[in-house]
Amino acid sequence: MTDWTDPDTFAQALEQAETREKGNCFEDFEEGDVIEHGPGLTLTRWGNESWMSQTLNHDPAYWRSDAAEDRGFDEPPIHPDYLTAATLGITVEDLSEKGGYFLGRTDVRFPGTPVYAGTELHVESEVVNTATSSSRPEYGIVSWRTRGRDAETGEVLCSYERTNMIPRREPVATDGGGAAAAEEDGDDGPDLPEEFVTPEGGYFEDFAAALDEAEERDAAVAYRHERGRTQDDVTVASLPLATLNTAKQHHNVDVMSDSPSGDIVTYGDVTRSTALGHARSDERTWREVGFDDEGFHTFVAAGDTVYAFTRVLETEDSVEETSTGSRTSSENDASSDEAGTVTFEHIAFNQNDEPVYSGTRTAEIRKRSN
Ligand SMILES: C/C(=C\C(=O)O)C(=O)SCCNC(=O)CCNC(=O)[C@H](O)C(C)(C)COP(=O)(O)OP(=O)(O)OC[C@H]1O[C@@H](n2cnc3c(N)ncnc32)[C@H](O)[C@@H]1OP(=O)(O)O
Repeated sequence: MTDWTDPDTFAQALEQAETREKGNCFEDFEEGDVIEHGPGLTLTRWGNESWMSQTLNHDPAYWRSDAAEDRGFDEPPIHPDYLTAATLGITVEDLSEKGGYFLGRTDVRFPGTPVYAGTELHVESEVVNTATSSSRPEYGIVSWRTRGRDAETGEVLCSYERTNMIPRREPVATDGGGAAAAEEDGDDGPDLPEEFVTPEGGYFEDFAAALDEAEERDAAVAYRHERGRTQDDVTVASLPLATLNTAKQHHNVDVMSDSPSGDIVTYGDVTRSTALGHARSDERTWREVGFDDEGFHTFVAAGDTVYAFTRVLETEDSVEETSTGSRTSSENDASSDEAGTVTFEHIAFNQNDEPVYSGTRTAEIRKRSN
């Protein structure tokens, strides 16, 4: 009788066996398709606290009842970062487990927040675009609109549009993208303002004053944050798995040793939350509003350190400073008179000063005067 565990026999058996594959290829996605994701998870204090602590996000309103109440929450809520990461994690099995690169995301919004622990998450995605990659014939580029809902009420809690490179079953002929890329390379050197202004503090008024100071000059409000977080087993593998993210990029060293990174890489949402944690440690965040134009520029692997750089783009005060105290009617109105709205660009970078993530963030920042 054949012993199937004899190493030579087993090697032969593996060669003959078909692999029960996971995930979908580019050809499986068609514009308009709606995918209901089977997995779901309950948003717990544990999940939230693991994510937020490991990414250095220490806003007390998400940790302590008194601070939460002071911010207008019933209790410490689920943080929008963890909500976003959990919403995306659940989609990976259907959308990108085949080995796509997470290229970017935009229009990240939280219409149903605050969300409290115990909420069960149900996620669906719609294919909004499929495109050929001119530079990588073995991949296609797919965008999805994803919505994370409260499974009980159907209310949308988190919504965004995300773009990945997805492996094709059959490579296509392309122009290689090289000529266009080479043409764009006309190098006039970096075009940066002469002066960088750093806000004096982390309140809304500090950001507004710094922008005022920069306005009449060749200056930007831009600064780096001191903290860095070196990627380890927890950030690279544990955090994505805790969101049900099954991308092999994060937990299968065997497969990834044969990939461009040569190793498992950090979940994009961990990189992003870490950079945002550094930025938030230098501001008085009131609420998160949304994120746009997020991009992941290069891989982050175990041993890499994630730092952050911030540029302040805009501030908007929804309350007239004159005697009436009346509110203006902009879409950027803060949810409370105690805060004003600030738009930032955050850039995460590694120990070699290479950008790894960038995105714009709109957040309400507490006012000093209240
Ligand atoms: C959850 C998850 C995985 C998952 O989901 O399961 C993860 O967390 S995984 C970790 C986080 N992730 C990364 O670690 C990726 C880091 N990154 C890179 O390593 C490089 O970026 C690259 C190797 C992927 C590409 O490198 P690159 O080839 O030099 O990059 P580019 O030439 O800029 O882009 C190539 C083509 O993508 C088009 N393109 C780019 N961005 C967008 C966008 N936002 N929307 C629409 N199209 C876009 C571009 O237009 C070009 O199109 P063409 O092929 O047609 O020219």
